[in-house]
Amino acid sequence: MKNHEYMTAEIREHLEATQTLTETVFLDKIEQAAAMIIDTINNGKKLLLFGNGGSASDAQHIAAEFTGRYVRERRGLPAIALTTDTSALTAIGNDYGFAAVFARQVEALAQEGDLVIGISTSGNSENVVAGLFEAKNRGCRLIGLSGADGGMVSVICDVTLNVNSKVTARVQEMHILVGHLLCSATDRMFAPADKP
Ligand SMILES: O=C(CO)[C@@H](O)[C@H](O)[C@H](O)[C@H](O)COP(=O)(O)O
Ligand SMILES: [Zn+2]
Repeated sequence: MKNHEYMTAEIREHLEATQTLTETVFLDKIEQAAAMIIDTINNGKKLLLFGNGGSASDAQHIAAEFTGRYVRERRGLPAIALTTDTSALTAIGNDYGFAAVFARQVEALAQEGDLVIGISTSGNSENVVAGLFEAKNRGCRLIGLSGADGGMVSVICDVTLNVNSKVTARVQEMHILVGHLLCSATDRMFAPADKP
């Protein structure tokens, strides 16, 4: 008999977390966030995304769904992850400190009316919080994907999609599901109805 206990426990934890996403309050927030994304793109503005570790991957993954494709055929949509340019990340980190790696790129790239998505499972990573503050100062709108009690991310952002768990892995698993739901809402708006 193999020891499957830890796996079934984690899968159960995942399913419980997923269940909380189906609550009306959460779905309403996803709709609100999706409306902000659609509005931003319709205004000719862009999305900027960032986070650390697994959340950096989420930022890139979600940005790629916009510029490339999620499910439906539609035009490419403007989204940039600020986690991919190792030259910028190392130069800014080395010269100004790691806390500045997103804020400095936001300063350089964000324009008023852009939408910034900050992802942090603790809700408190210094560089994510600093990036969001810089974006707010530049007149961007902010969406937070957070975990635990939402931390500073939930204080700063216009809409925060918070997964109420302290387990980083579970929060990340929910964040990518939320990211896909946002992509799905965007697809429906920008892809002709007669396409799959
Ligand atoms: O993927 C994982 C753990 O599943 C890690 O890489 C994790 O993302 C890193 O520890 C991050 O630095 C955590 O930062 P945050 O989500 O609290 O902002
Ligand atoms: Zn991970």
